Amino acid sequence: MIICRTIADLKEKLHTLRSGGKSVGFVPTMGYLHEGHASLLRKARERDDVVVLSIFVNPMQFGPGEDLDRYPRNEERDLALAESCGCDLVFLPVQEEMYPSRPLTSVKISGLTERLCGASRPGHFDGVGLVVGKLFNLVSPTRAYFGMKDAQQVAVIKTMTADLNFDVEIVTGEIVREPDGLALSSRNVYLSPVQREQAVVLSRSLREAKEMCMKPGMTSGGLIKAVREAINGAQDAVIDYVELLLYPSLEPVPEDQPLNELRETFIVALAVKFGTTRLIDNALFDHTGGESACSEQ
Ligand SMILES: Nc1ncnc2c1ncn2[C@@H]1O[C@H](COP(=O)(O)OP(=O)(O)OP(=O)(O)O)[C@@H](O)[C@H]1O
Ligand SMILES: CC(C)(CO)[C@@H](O)C(=O)[O-]
Ligand code: BAL
Repeated sequence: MIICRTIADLKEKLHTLRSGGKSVGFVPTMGYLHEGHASLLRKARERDDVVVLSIFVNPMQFGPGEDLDRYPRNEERDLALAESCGCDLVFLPVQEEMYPSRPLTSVKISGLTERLCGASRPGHFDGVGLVVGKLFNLVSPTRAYFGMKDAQQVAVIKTMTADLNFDVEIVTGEIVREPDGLALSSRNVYLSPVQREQAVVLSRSLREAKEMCMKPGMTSGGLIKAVREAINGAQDAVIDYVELLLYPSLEPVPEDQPLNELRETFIVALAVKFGTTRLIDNALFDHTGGESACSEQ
């Protein structure tokens, strides 16, 4: 497995690896890899000739007071996991390589970024758009792989890719979970044992939502209320948001909308804080009441 720390080296090595018209599958991450990342790498390995991983904790997507400085890192473990997934090249730039000076260009994806994490983390998706745009230009992947844990990010990146004519196919991977249902996240490492136990409430509330959503008379507002009540049952949970929106447009659904009459795919998305740790999770639903096939493309 090739490790590149500079853009010049990345370009040179990629030029050789992709020669003869090979397809390149690209998995962008912030490192501290887990099975969620591994599942994306394996998916890329199945479909593409060359698999490229990037590990870069992108300062531009962190707001003031967020966890940029303490974001977990373990390069040695990450490289071992990447290699075990059949990754061909890891791009590991330092901050100065990606941002030699403060960029004057911004990538603003409007509409889709006004709710959910875009509302709680102002400027977050501008930073994601900027770095993903830069990485797409540097790697020129045939396909890029993103996890549905960050469902809003998927909607944003798909829109940016179409709007800016990046010649990249966006492939999504389903949410990988711990045996008790907690979505894997690099940030889970911040949780105390008590918080970790309580954090199962995110996925549990979504499972309960799945059972409730097709009950006659269940409305969008009723489902949100039930999910909020379930989360508030965990002593240390502080809700950032619980929202039910159409997916992928992220348009609002009227509170009195009976869900069994809704013919479009919708998402129930959560962000919940335990102390200073903010966790997200979501589930997609279609009108049959099942979890939407969209989550497992
Ligand atoms: N549990 C998961 N299942 C599937 N994909 C995931 C999972 N967790 C992260 N990913 C995906 O991995 C990619 C890189 O994400 P990132 O490095 O931010 O990991 P993370 O665990 O989400 O970190 P964080 O704790 O910052 O949320 C993204 O496309 C993200 O959606
Ligand atoms: C896509 C990404 C690697 C951009 O920094 C990040 O937002 C993430 O890890 O999901
Ligand atoms: N997976 C999203 C990256 C972030 O939280 O900044």
